[in-house]
Amino acid sequence: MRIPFTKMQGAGNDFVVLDETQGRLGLGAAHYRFLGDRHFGVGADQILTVRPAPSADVDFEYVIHNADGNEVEQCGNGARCFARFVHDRGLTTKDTIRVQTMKGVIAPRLTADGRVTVDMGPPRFVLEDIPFDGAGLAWQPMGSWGNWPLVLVDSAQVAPLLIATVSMGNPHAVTLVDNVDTAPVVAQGPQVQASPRFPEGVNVGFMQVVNRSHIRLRVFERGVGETLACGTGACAAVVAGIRLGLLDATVDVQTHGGVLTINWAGADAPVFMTGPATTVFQGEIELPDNLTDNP
Ligand SMILES: N[C@@H](CCC[C@H](N)C(=O)O)C(=O)O
Repeated sequence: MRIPFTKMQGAGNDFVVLDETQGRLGLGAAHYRFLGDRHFGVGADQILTVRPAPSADVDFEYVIHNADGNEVEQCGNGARCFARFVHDRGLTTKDTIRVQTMKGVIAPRLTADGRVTVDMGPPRFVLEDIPFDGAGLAWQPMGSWGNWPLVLVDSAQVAPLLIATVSMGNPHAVTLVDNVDTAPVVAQGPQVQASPRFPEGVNVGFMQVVNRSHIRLRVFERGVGETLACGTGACAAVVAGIRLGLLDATVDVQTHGGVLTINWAGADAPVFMTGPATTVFQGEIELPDNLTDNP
């Protein structure tokens, strides 16, 4: 089967975008893995699928698969690319687009400067919502919030890693580091992910606070590995930093792939994320017949 696709990126977090507004392509996990494969497929961190609105109060549905083929709840950089995609293809003339995701409705808005601002909804801290099992851990207060001392799986380190846990629809753990350039992202990211305290896995953010309105961030993503940027990771890190008393309401997040601006007024307010969304190229790809969902 031959299918059309669009390759996009937002702050270097890259996507294969598929249009299912006229009908389902009938893809499974193996197809998504193939499309995300940088050697045999197109190559992407996530595969985004655009579908018709499932109800009258939204404009579209947007489905996200990680490069490992698993469907996930939310993707911030993808939301900006989704908005650019439906607008540039003439699928809508609206500047603000309401879209159904697995974990609720979000609303990207195309701005006059060419960037996209997304209302990502409010962050969630209830442990069952993340989900995170904190049973038996001595929560360590800091600012108006606190950190969990997480014992890393397969780690030689003596002291537990202090993490803040946040859900942006998808699960995030954020830890403070002195310098993201030397932070053990690739070593500790998988160790945090291996913790049975995250039954649905977790995205792991390493945050360096430069000042109250500027952080540097690297994220080891669930189902992918380290990416050049993670939109929900940027939201989670800023929310964590604000609650820990380290950051103001508006923060520029420097990632390896670009800058995202995050704003959060606190409590039940939604998190707003602003950043770029770019089409890289379009094409068609032949999907091999022998792909199996049981590799
Ligand atoms: N890159 C994304 C997040 C994609 C999903 C994530 N890997 C997960 O498994 O939750 C973003 O920009 O938010």
